[in-house]
Amino acid sequence: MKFSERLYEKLQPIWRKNHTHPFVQGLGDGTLDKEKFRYFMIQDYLYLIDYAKLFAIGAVKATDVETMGKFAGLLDSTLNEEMSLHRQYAKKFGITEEELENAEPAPTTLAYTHYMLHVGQNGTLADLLAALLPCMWSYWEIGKELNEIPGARDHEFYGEWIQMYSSDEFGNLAQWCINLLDELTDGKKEEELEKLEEYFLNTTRFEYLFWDMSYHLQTWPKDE
Ligand SMILES: Cc1ncc(C[n+]2csc(CCO)c2C)c(N)n1
Repeated sequence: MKFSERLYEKLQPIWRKNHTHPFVQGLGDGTLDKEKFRYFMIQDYLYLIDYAKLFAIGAVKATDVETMGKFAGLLDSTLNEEMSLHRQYAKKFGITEEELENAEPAPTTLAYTHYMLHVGQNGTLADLLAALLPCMWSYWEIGKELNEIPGARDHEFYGEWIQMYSSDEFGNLAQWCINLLDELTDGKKEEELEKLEEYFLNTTRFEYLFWDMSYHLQTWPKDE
Protein backbone atom coordinates (compact mmCIF):
# COMPACT_ATOMS: atom_id res chain seq x y z
CA MET A 1 0.00 0.00 0.00
CA LYS A 2 1.32 3.46 -0.85
CA PHE A 3 1.99 5.69 2.14
CA SER A 4 -0.57 8.25 0.89
CA GLU A 5 -3.24 5.51 0.78
CA ARG A 6 -2.47 4.64 4.39
CA LEU A 7 -2.75 8.33 5.37
CA TYR A 8 -5.98 8.72 3.45
CA GLU A 9 -7.62 5.79 5.24
CA LYS A 10 -6.38 6.64 8.68
CA LEU A 11 -7.38 10.28 8.58
CA GLN A 12 -10.88 10.01 7.16
CA PRO A 13 -12.60 10.81 10.51
CA ILE A 14 -10.67 14.09 10.95
CA TRP A 15 -11.17 15.02 7.33
CA ARG A 16 -14.93 14.54 7.72
CA LYS A 17 -14.77 16.81 10.75
CA ASN A 18 -12.93 19.46 8.69
CA HIS A 19 -15.32 19.23 5.76
CA THR A 20 -18.42 19.50 7.93
CA HIS A 21 -17.14 22.46 9.95
CA PRO A 22 -19.75 25.29 9.83
CA PHE A 23 -17.20 27.60 8.16
CA VAL A 24 -16.73 25.15 5.28
CA GLN A 25 -20.45 24.38 5.08
CA GLY A 26 -21.18 28.12 4.98
CA LEU A 27 -18.75 28.55 2.06
CA GLY A 28 -20.61 25.82 0.18
CA ASP A 29 -24.16 27.04 0.76
CA GLY A 30 -23.18 30.71 0.60
CA THR A 31 -24.47 31.54 4.09
CA LEU A 32 -21.06 32.23 5.66
CA ASP A 33 -20.95 35.56 7.47
CA LYS A 34 -18.75 37.90 5.41
CA GLU A 35 -17.03 39.15 8.56
CA LYS A 36 -15.76 35.63 9.23
CA PHE A 37 -14.45 35.26 5.68
CA ARG A 38 -12.80 38.67 5.93
CA TYR A 39 -11.00 37.55 9.07
CA PHE A 40 -10.01 34.29 7.36
CA MET A 41 -8.57 36.14 4.32
CA ILE A 42 -6.32 38.28 6.49
CA GLN A 43 -5.04 35.35 8.56
CA ASP A 44 -4.65 33.25 5.42
CA TYR A 45 -2.48 35.94 3.84
CA LEU A 46 -0.11 35.68 6.80
CA TYR A 47 -0.28 31.90 6.54
CA LEU A 48 0.74 32.02 2.86
CA ILE A 49 3.84 34.08 3.60
CA ASP A 50 5.20 31.35 5.87
CA TYR A 51 3.91 28.58 3.65
CA ALA A 52 5.95 30.01 0.76
CA LYS A 53 9.05 29.66 2.94
CA LEU A 54 8.36 25.92 3.17
CA PHE A 55 8.78 25.71 -0.61
CA ALA A 56 12.12 27.52 -0.28
CA ILE A 57 13.20 24.96 2.35
CA GLY A 58 11.98 22.21 -0.02
CA ALA A 59 14.33 23.52 -2.72
CA VAL A 60 17.23 23.44 -0.25
CA LYS A 61 16.46 19.90 0.93
CA ALA A 62 15.79 18.40 -2.50
CA THR A 63 18.50 16.10 -3.79
CA ASP A 64 17.92 16.45 -7.53
CA VAL A 65 17.70 19.44 -9.83
CA GLU A 66 14.22 18.60 -11.13
CA THR A 67 12.69 18.59 -7.63
CA MET A 68 14.61 21.77 -6.74
CA GLY A 69 13.17 23.45 -9.82
CA LYS A 70 9.65 22.37 -8.94
CA PHE A 71 9.91 23.80 -5.41
CA ALA A 72 11.42 27.00 -6.83
CA GLY A 73 8.43 27.24 -9.21
CA LEU A 74 5.99 26.73 -6.33
CA LEU A 75 7.74 29.45 -4.34
CA ASP A 76 7.53 31.84 -7.29
CA SER A 77 3.86 31.16 -8.03
CA THR A 78 2.83 31.42 -4.37
CA LEU A 79 4.61 34.75 -3.88
CA ASN A 80 3.99 36.34 -7.27
CA GLU A 81 0.64 34.91 -8.35
CA GLU A 82 -1.36 33.39 -5.51
CA MET A 83 -0.64 36.18 -3.06
CA SER A 84 -1.48 38.89 -5.56
CA LEU A 85 -4.75 37.09 -6.34
CA HIS A 86 -5.34 37.00 -2.60
CA ARG A 87 -4.85 40.77 -2.39
CA GLN A 88 -7.31 41.34 -5.24
CA TYR A 89 -9.86 39.01 -3.70
CA ALA A 90 -9.39 40.70 -0.33
CA LYS A 91 -10.41 44.03 -1.95
CA LYS A 92 -13.87 42.56 -2.57
CA PHE A 93 -14.22 42.28 1.18
CA GLY A 94 -13.02 45.80 1.83
CA ILE A 95 -9.59 44.70 3.06
CA THR A 96 -6.88 47.22 2.17
CA GLU A 97 -3.25 46.41 1.32
CA GLU A 98 -2.18 48.23 4.51
CA GLU A 99 -4.49 46.06 6.58
CA LEU A 100 -2.93 42.96 5.06
CA GLU A 101 0.64 44.17 5.50
CA ASN A 102 0.07 45.28 9.11
CA ALA A 103 -1.97 42.28 10.24
CA GLU A 104 -0.83 40.30 13.27
CA PRO A 105 -1.09 36.52 13.32
CA ALA A 106 -3.72 35.11 15.68
CA PRO A 107 -2.62 32.32 18.09
CA THR A 108 -3.66 29.45 15.81
CA THR A 109 -2.05 30.98 12.69
CA LEU A 110 1.19 31.44 14.58
CA ALA A 111 1.13 27.94 16.07
CA TYR A 112 0.29 26.28 12.74
CA THR A 113 2.87 28.07 10.60
CA HIS A 114 5.61 27.80 13.21
CA TYR A 115 4.95 24.09 13.63
CA MET A 116 5.34 23.51 9.87
CA LEU A 117 8.45 25.66 9.68
CA HIS A 118 9.97 23.85 12.66
CA VAL A 119 9.40 20.43 11.05
CA GLY A 120 10.59 21.73 7.67
CA GLN A 121 13.75 23.32 8.99
CA ASN A 122 14.80 20.48 11.27
CA GLY A 123 13.66 17.43 9.33
CA THR A 124 14.14 15.63 6.03
CA LEU A 125 12.37 16.42 2.76
CA ALA A 126 9.84 13.66 3.60
CA ASP A 127 9.17 15.33 6.99
CA LEU A 128 8.59 18.66 5.25
CA LEU A 129 6.20 17.09 2.74
CA ALA A 130 4.22 15.26 5.42
CA ALA A 131 3.76 18.56 7.26
CA LEU A 132 2.79 20.66 4.23
CA LEU A 133 0.60 18.11 2.47
CA PRO A 134 -2.66 18.40 4.49
CA CYS A 135 -2.87 22.05 3.46
CA MET A 136 -2.94 21.17 -0.24
CA TRP A 137 -4.71 17.87 -0.08
CA SER A 138 -7.54 18.94 2.21
CA TYR A 139 -8.18 22.16 0.24
CA TRP A 140 -8.36 20.17 -2.96
CA GLU A 141 -10.84 17.69 -1.39
CA ILE A 142 -12.91 20.53 0.06
CA GLY A 143 -12.80 22.49 -3.21
CA LYS A 144 -14.06 19.45 -5.17
CA GLU A 145 -16.81 18.74 -2.65
CA LEU A 146 -18.07 22.32 -2.56
CA ASN A 147 -17.90 22.52 -6.36
CA GLU A 148 -20.58 19.81 -6.52
CA ILE A 149 -23.09 21.98 -4.64
CA PRO A 150 -25.41 23.62 -7.21
CA GLY A 151 -24.62 27.32 -7.58
CA ALA A 152 -21.64 27.27 -5.19
CA ARG A 153 -18.97 28.02 -7.83
CA ASP A 154 -20.98 31.02 -9.05
CA HIS A 155 -21.54 32.57 -5.65
CA GLU A 156 -20.86 36.32 -5.68
CA PHE A 157 -18.32 36.17 -2.84
CA TYR A 158 -17.18 32.60 -2.35
CA GLY A 159 -17.44 31.24 -5.91
CA GLU A 160 -13.93 32.22 -7.00
CA TRP A 161 -12.44 30.55 -3.94
CA ILE A 162 -14.26 27.31 -4.77
CA GLN A 163 -13.23 27.53 -8.43
CA MET A 164 -9.58 28.00 -7.50
CA TYR A 165 -9.31 25.07 -5.13
CA SER A 166 -11.34 22.64 -7.24
CA SER A 167 -9.33 23.38 -10.41
CA ASP A 168 -7.27 20.70 -12.18
CA GLU A 169 -4.25 22.98 -12.00
CA PHE A 170 -4.46 23.01 -8.24
CA GLY A 171 -5.22 19.27 -8.16
CA ASN A 172 -2.04 18.54 -10.15
CA LEU A 173 0.00 20.43 -7.61
CA ALA A 174 -1.46 18.45 -4.71
CA GLN A 175 -0.93 15.23 -6.66
CA TRP A 176 2.72 16.09 -7.32
CA CYS A 177 3.34 16.43 -3.56
CA ILE A 178 1.45 13.18 -2.85
CA ASN A 179 3.55 11.32 -5.46
CA LEU A 180 6.81 12.74 -4.14
CA LEU A 181 5.95 11.70 -0.58
CA ASP A 182 5.08 8.19 -1.84
CA GLU A 183 8.44 7.97 -3.63
CA LEU A 184 10.39 9.15 -0.60
CA THR A 185 8.64 6.73 1.76
CA ASP A 186 8.88 3.66 -0.44
CA GLY A 187 10.61 0.91 1.58
CA LYS A 188 11.03 3.06 4.70
CA LYS A 189 10.89 1.50 8.18
CA GLU A 190 7.65 1.52 10.18
CA GLU A 191 9.22 3.80 12.81
CA GLU A 192 9.97 6.45 10.17
CA LEU A 193 6.46 6.17 8.70
CA GLU A 194 4.89 6.64 12.14
CA LYS A 195 6.83 9.87 12.64
CA LEU A 196 5.63 11.16 9.25
CA GLU A 197 2.07 10.13 10.12
CA GLU A 198 2.30 12.22 13.28
CA TYR A 199 3.36 15.34 11.33
CA PHE A 200 0.57 14.79 8.83
CA LEU A 201 -1.95 14.22 11.62
CA ASN A 202 -0.90 17.37 13.47
CA THR A 203 -1.16 19.67 10.46
CA THR A 204 -4.51 18.06 9.56
CA ARG A 205 -5.66 19.00 13.07
CA PHE A 206 -4.31 22.50 12.53
CA GLU A 207 -6.42 22.77 9.36
CA TYR A 208 -9.49 22.15 11.55
CA LEU A 209 -8.31 24.69 14.11
CA PHE A 210 -7.78 27.27 11.33
CA TRP A 211 -11.42 26.94 10.21
CA ASP A 212 -12.55 27.09 13.81
CA MET A 213 -10.37 30.10 14.61
CA SER A 214 -11.88 31.94 11.62
CA TYR A 215 -15.43 30.97 12.52
CA HIS A 216 -14.97 32.34 16.05
CA LEU A 217 -12.79 35.34 15.03
CA GLN A 218 -10.10 34.29 17.49
CA THR A 219 -7.95 37.00 19.10
CA TRP A 220 -5.18 37.08 21.69
CA PRO A 221 -6.45 37.54 25.28
CA LYS A 222 -7.11 41.23 25.89
CA ASP A 223 -5.27 42.63 28.89
CA GLU A 224 -4.98 46.28 28.01
C1 LIG B 1 -4.96 27.52 6.33
C2 LIG B 1 -4.78 27.16 4.90
N1 LIG B 1 -4.58 25.89 4.59
C3 LIG B 1 -4.42 25.54 3.30
C4 LIG B 1 -4.44 26.49 2.30
C5 LIG B 1 -4.26 26.12 0.86
N2 LIG B 1 -2.98 26.49 0.34
C6 LIG B 1 -2.16 27.40 0.81
S1 LIG B 1 -0.69 27.49 -0.03
C7 LIG B 1 -1.13 26.30 -1.02
C8 LIG B 1 -0.21 25.77 -2.05
C9 LIG B 1 -0.27 26.45 -3.34
O1 LIG B 1 0.33 27.68 -3.37
C10 LIG B 1 -2.39 25.87 -0.70
C11 LIG B 1 -3.08 24.83 -1.34
C12 LIG B 1 -4.66 27.82 2.67
N3 LIG B 1 -4.70 28.80 1.75
N4 LIG B 1 -4.83 28.13 3.98
